[in-house]
Amino acid sequence: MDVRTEDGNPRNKCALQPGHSLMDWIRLGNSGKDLSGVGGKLRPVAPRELAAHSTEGDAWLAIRGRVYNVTHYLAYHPGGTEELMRGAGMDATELFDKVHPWVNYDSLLAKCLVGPLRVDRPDAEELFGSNDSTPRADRLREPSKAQELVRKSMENLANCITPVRKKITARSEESVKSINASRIIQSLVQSSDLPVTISRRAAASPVKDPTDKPPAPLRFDWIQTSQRLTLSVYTGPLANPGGCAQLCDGVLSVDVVTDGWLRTLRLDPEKPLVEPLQFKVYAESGKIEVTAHKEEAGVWRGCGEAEAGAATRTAGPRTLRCAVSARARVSHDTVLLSLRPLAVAVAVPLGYHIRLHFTQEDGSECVRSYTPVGEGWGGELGALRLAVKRYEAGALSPRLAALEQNDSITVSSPYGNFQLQRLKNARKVYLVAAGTGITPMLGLIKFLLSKSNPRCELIHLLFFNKKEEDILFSDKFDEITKEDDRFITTHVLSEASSAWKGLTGRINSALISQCFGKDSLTCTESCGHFAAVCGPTEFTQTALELFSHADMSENCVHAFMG
Ligand code: HEM
Repeated sequence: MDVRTEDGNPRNKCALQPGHSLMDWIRLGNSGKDLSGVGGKLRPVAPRELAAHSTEGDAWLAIRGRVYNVTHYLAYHPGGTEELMRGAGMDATELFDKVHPWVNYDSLLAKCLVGPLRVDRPDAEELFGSNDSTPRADRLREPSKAQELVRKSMENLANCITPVRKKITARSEESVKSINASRIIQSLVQSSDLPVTISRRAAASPVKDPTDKPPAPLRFDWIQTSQRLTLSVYTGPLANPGGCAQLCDGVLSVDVVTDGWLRTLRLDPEKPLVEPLQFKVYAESGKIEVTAHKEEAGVWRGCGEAEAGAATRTAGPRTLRCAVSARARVSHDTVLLSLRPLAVAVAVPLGYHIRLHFTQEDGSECVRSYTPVGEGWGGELGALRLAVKRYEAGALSPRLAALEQNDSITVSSPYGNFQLQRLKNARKVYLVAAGTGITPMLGLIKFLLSKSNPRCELIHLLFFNKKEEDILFSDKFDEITKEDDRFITTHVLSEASSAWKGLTGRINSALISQCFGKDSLTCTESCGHFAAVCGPTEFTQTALELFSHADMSENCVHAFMG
């Protein structure tokens, strides 16, 4: 469906009244007017109190655990009052994420913050929540026409980013691209930590439609030792599942998400189980192993009573608290943080990212995306391991990089649109990354070179950085190159020292041809090619265009948004 209007606007933005532009809103925020209505004194808000503020004259909503008074913002909201009111009086995170996850609400509404939303520990449904039948869920489940349009236009945006196959000649295509880019930048006003990169990630992730046919309830079996019980849950080859497990009132609950569908398995165990839990995914087979400890050692006759629920569609990602369990240096400006969710075991699908939420001194919330690096790159097993680069002027990264063991932080459940199935026939893999854009590649490299995946013949990583000391995980790459001759790394530096003997410069077609071979990228029906790109937006776009000029098929290329 083409959602472009006659003026070429593919989106559903409302005409704002004069004096209600973004600049006017920023001006109002700086005028000293009390936009929060609580005099800037933050206080926790109970859901019931939030629900009482649901009229145009008094509208509050919550996003990612923060309650904002949006009464004054209504007239400035580019999507219109009516749309914004759909989120009034409730936790509007899901709705917000469905429409425009790239919008930097935390900056825009910084002066409207009332306080944290008072919630209990998230349960499994909150983490990977399914739709229920409450009126609130109905509001979320049935997107308005406007939301449908926005969703479609976000797909356009994702298409703009991912497959820049042909030379863009049609005017309309050009306008879609420029409109979206300028919107993204506009909506990121006041954001300083890698803004465009992150908005790209956010914009591209949650728009994928779940497949229409619900998958069958989860199949599982179990094994035991005298100390532990392990459930093996099967999702199918390359299903790329994510999920979490937790013990609630003695019941072991396993939530599994694949392709936008949530399936839950609940086990009332024969005898009590205790934490810690482990949640391990085998990417090739799609098998998940959830391990819990027996409270009392011994051999059980059975595992207990299990119930596998029917599949429901997933709601938007939620948040959970994690504690820093380890930190290690990766380079002069990057640390590897291992984060352990409290009382829950979590797995992030390959190629997906999570968001870190950090409350700033003024009470506003800063959100940044990171792709966990997966196993084999350092950090603590079973934890979410994030390579955090410190940007001196960044709003969040200096504080993240300074986190110490046992500090806690809020993390979202995963976002992403990477389909592991795309690697099914991949024999020759070309990875192009810049800086911290290496992180989504790491999981792919391990997966492609794993023993369970004999198909891959070649992985060539072309890794762009400024200086030699900026290259992340370079020792690990050296190790892999020594162990496995299918893996080649070529480093390219833009600010190399005189001692550097490798390639220099920025991404360009000569470098791509020199490294990957002049004609080797041309795709045929059975080429077995796969290319992935990750880096700042311009870098990603250039790489995609170069692949396109080299006649790579769009089906063989994936851009990680960030
Ligand atoms: C939660 C309920 C909300 C709904 C249903 C909603 C809906 C919409 C819609 C339909 C649009 C038009 C999209 C387009 O075509 O550009 C829009 C745009 C926009 N909304 Fe919201 N909105 C919500 C909350 C918010 C909040 C809390 C903010 C925070 C500041 C916000 C900021 C914006 C901005 C900046 C745009 C322009 C986006 C762009 O140009 O990329 N919205 N919204």
